[in-house]
Amino acid sequence: MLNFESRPIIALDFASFDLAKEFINKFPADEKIYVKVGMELYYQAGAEVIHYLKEKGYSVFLDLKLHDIPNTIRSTMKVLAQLGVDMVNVHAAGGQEMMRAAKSGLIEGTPKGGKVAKLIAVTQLTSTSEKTMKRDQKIDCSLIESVLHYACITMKSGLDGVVCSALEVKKIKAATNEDFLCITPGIRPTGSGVGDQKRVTNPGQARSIGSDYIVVGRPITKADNPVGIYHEIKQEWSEN
Ligand SMILES: O=c1ccn([C@@H]2O[C@H](COP(=O)(O)O)[C@@H](O)[C@H]2O)c(=O)[nH]1
Repeated sequence: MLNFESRPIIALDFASFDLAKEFINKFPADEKIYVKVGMELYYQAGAEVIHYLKEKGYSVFLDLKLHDIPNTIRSTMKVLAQLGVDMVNVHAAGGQEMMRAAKSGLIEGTPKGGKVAKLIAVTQLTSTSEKTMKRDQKIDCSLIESVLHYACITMKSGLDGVVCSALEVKKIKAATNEDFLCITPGIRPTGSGVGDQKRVTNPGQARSIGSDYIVVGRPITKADNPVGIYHEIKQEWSEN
């Protein structure tokens, strides 16, 4: 596994900066976790939350799932590049021109000497089933074909990888290459409720299938003992 990240990415899906801080402060100061900031927290707290997390030495995936016309995406990526996050994303459904614009905006906006963030694209959300994809998106192929199509155009556009379910990783790597990143949410420890997620695996399955990164939100953030659960998930994921 070329790009294996041993830390599960924790989805900080909180309604305020204070709630996110309260959660983070449960972790020991020397534990450098990998966190994901999504729309809920970013729209509430903005760049301040990113600076706070980076100052703590955390790795940060800014999950805004951009999807707009190429010109808007290029200029938005230029702005986001200045935040110094480790990973950002778009929707592959925005198309190849949009994804190329995202990449050039990201490169242009990255401060000189700085590291360009990894840029990935969402294929089909892990909350989407084949049935809902066909009904709501009017896509007339199987879900795996749609995911593979999005993965291939993402690679052609020069991005680093995709967001997908762990269930699709083997086929994506075969259709692209081993180095093409597969970031997989929809992770549920055995026995925990799936909620709105449809294409799920447990951390051990994601590891044996070949995911590079896993993203876990509610099973950790809503747990009575989040730090303990985080370590159980990390162990199942990284020591499998
Ligand atoms: O296809 C996708 C893309 C992004 N997500 C995000 O991951 C987390 C998952 O949270 P859970 O609480 O573990 O379900 C969440 O922030 C989503 O926005 C995804 O689930 N699926």
